[in-house]
Amino acid sequence: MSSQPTTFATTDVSDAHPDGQVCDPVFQIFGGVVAFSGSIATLKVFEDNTLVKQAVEGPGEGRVLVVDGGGSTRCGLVGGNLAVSAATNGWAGIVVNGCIRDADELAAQPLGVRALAAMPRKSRRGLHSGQAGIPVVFAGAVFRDGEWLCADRDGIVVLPEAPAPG
Ligand SMILES: O=C([O-])CC(=O)C(=O)O
Repeated sequence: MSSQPTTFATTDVSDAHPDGQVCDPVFQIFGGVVAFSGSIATLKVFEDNTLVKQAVEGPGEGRVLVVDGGGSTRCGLVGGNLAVSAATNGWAGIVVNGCIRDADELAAQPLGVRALAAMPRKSRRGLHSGQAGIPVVFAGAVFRDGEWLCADRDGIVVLPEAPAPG
């Protein structure tokens, strides 16, 4: 990636956009990048990370992959290999309503990651159970494909579109 992404403070974004969505503070910070933002790409899955793998192996174009894993804490939907793919393919970050694994490997990647927790058990593959691009609802927010998300140490804010620079 040649251009440096603009960084935003979620507090400033929230102050400037009082109608914006602010996620409930249920996420832990993983990944080697704490503050990230980008256009949202959604996935809805349940204990099967086939679609997550497929998404991160495609072009990220600075987007944030928002994975509604149904809040399951029984397995990790994103691990070290998927994090490497996501970072390599230009994803800015991944937000998981569920768990990750390989936390140390995620911390070594230039990628933002939020998830409910870390969990060693792997997920399944190939159940053909997920959906891409549909609105997903968790942490008190609705995440829609093409809307905009920013995250930092304070939390996660979602707006219909990226704020004007400056
Ligand atoms: O492959 C998986 O299912 C998740 C994982 O452990 C990785 O990404 O390395």
